[in-house]
Amino acid sequence: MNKKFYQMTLKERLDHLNLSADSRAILEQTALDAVVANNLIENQISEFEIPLGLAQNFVINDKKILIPMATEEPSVIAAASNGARMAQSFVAEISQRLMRGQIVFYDVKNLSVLTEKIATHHDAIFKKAQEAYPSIVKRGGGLRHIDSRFFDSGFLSIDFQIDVKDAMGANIVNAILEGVSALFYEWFPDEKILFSILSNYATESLVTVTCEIPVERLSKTGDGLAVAKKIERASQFAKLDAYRAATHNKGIMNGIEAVVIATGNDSRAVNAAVHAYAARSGTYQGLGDWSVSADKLFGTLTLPLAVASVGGGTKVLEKAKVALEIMQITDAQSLAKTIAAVGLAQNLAALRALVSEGIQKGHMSLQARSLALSVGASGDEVSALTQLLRQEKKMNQALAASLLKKLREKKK
Ligand SMILES: CC(C)(COP(=O)([O-])OP(=O)([O-])OC[C@H]1O[C@@H](n2cnc3c(N)ncnc32)[C@H](O)[C@@H]1OP(=O)([O-])[O-])[C@@H](O)C(=O)NCCC(=O)NCCSC(=O)C[C@@](C)(O)CC(=O)[O-]
Ligand SMILES: NC(=O)C1=CN([C@@H]2O[C@H](COP(=O)(O)OP(=O)(O)OC[C@H]3O[C@@H](n4cnc5c(N)ncnc54)[C@H](OP(=O)(O)O)[C@@H]3O)[C@@H](O)[C@H]2O)C=CC1
Repeated sequence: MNKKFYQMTLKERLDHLNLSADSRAILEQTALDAVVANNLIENQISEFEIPLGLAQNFVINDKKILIPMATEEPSVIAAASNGARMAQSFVAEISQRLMRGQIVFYDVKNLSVLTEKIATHHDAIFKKAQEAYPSIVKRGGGLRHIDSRFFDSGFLSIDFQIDVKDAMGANIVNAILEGVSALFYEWFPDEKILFSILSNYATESLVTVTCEIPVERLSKTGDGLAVAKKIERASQFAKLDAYRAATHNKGIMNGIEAVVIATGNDSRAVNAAVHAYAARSGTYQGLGDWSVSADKLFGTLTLPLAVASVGGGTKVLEKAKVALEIMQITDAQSLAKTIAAVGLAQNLAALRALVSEGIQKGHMSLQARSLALSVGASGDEVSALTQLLRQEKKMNQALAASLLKKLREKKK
């Protein structure tokens, strides 16, 4: 009988693909422990590398910190470092860190019986939650609050707020919810549960980061106040127009996602939370606020960051462990504060560039290196072609390819 793809060994999977020898050799270049790679995901055939860099100049809550960022995009790490250089220091705060889970009933028959029983039997629910995941209680976490929200069309969401300590908490929350669901099935045999699942909209895990910047730091040509005022206007416009808001937030996520990935955290979860938060008013808006007062630019960014220093990929991927070691971070809250500061720095650098010289100058000058690589430059050719591209007013692949051709002809 033919094996299914997931039943094959790595070698069998590669044989099955029938690739050219060169392509196969590319897939065979790996660094992760083979057992880790094969067990972390399904149908594994190789690894996917992206560069890891270090953002410089960050001081968060009076502590200097080097920040690992994994990204394929040129200029992101330079921009984060540039934002941190201009801001010089950030203050970051978290008032609570809870994860929310939902048990959702549908076609509810008797709303008042359901909600009253739940409201008056919290002790039994808390006990069940504790039994479902005793180790998180031993760590000082566990269920904290229970609420309910009724929706038209007969849906009822029972919301559980759970302290998951330093984990992201998806598995912890889901295990607790499934334990409590069993109790609800006993209590409400005539009602129907649709599902029990963590919510990624982590509104009880908000981080706020602020910075204040003397305007002269924003410009090398003495027009810092004008630049600051334009940054303020740009942040106002990002609240008004979803087309701009998406790009504004993409700029913030350039930094956030890079640290999330470098630390083995779940980038899909963070993205979902941040974009849901950006739409919390009912309209999708740009995150963060910039305002000018006297000769200072004030920045603030609040966003949900349910990131972890344990669990998921954080302790399985060796480089994720080293990333936390470089930052000297051992707890989830410090990581969330750091990531929020990167988001604010990234936003500052992007907005400053946009409202002054434009994004292309800085971004494309760094993008030139990846353009050179994309047309096949190798070895010394990369820096030679990058230099040539930077002398051009506009650069694109066709130009890069023709410059590389000339470079090679000259060498002959
Ligand atoms: C690109 C820069 C930093 C150049 O900036 P610059 O002012 O031309 O360069 P500089 O030589 O004055 O350097 C300023 C600082 O940037 C850093 N820096 C400078 N160069 C490097 C480098 N090679 N490698 C590492 N770090 C670098 C470094 O920290 C340096 O300070 P120093 O340490 O020298 O005192 C600036 O133009 C910038 O911040 N631009 C923003 C770029 C950006 O946001 N890129 C993301 C991609 S674009 C995007 O995806 C989103 C966007 C922009 O559309 C979002 C939005 O619209 O809001
Ligand atoms: N919607 C979503 O976002 C979903 C995400 N996921 C995935 O779930 C994973 C995250 O789940 P999560 O529950 O966080 O991770 P884990 O299932 O890995 O659980 C974390 C474990 O870490 C241990 N731990 C050690 N130290 C601590 C500490 N200080 N604080 C808390 N826990 C500690 C705990 O084990 P113990 O106490 O038992 O020793 C805990 O069970 C990610 O891979 C994510 O991608 C899964 C489903 C849905």
